[in-house]
Amino acid sequence: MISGSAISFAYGSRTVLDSVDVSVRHGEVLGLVGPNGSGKTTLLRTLYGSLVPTTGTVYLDASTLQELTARQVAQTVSVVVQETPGDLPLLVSDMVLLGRTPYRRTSGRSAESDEEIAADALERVGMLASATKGFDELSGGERQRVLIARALAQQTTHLLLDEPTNHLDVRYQHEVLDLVRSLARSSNHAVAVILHDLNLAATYCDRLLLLDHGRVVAAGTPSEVLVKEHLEPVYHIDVRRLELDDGFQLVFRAAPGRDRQLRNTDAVDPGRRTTLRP
Ligand SMILES: Nc1ncnc2c1ncn2[C@@H]1O[C@H](COP(=O)(O)OP(=O)(O)OP(=O)(O)O)[C@@H](O)[C@H]1O
Repeated sequence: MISGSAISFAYGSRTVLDSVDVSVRHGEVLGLVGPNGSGKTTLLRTLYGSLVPTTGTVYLDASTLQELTARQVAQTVSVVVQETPGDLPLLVSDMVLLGRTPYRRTSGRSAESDEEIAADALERVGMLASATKGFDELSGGERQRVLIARALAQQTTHLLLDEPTNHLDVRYQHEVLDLVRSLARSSNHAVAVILHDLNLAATYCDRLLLLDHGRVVAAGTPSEVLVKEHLEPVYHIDVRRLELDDGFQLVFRAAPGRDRQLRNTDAVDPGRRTTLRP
């Protein structure tokens, strides 16, 4: 389990996470949702030690992150983040074998077992046939799947993903999240995933944390969190929830009467000067 209580973080003097309580439990998928800039990525980065909270402590099982070496963390937590090392001249197979790095004693050749693990991971994301291609020859969605394979090859018990469905077509959005959920269900992984698509979050997450301006606005099951009363003030959009036999579907519509930041140019006062300087 990864957990943190009262996690705060500031970039310089600007607080972007304010006393957030979070726990990512084994056997479940926790979804982190919220508008752009609400602090989701910052929170995720504190959970694997890429950022150290200004206040609060993150625990990985019984230890604090600070008590563990980078290798111990890498053997326990795998991460799929947005930054793709796009221009690296690596084969797809090499990229996935990087997931085996935390287990290597020397920087020598990969063991046969590592290659089997990497092949298995590629097969699980439907990319085995591309193993000998260059990573930089792949489309955005194919790269994303390979990065997920790299995380699988790392064979950890915790998996953190930042918008893993970005670039994926609708079939792979569902396949990847189905795979992620099955890791939680059948392998007892603790999984946290940042998602912008709230309907995908409702379908694949067991619990959600809704963030806004670095604070937790709501936490609970998707059915508890994804309600009009929580979503409309946070996203400034009209929300309808359609109850279905097997769940619910959210439908969104721009809210003309609301305080919207993206305005039509004709609504802007023509006499007002616009400047890039503060
Ligand atoms: N390196 C940085 N330096 C300064 N401020 C930053 C930095 N990274 C992020 N921020 C700011 O911190 C706040 C939270 O950013 P964060 O990336 O965590 O949000 P997010 O919810 O993941 O956003 P998005 O949905 O757009 O990816 C934003 O206001 C952002 O501008």
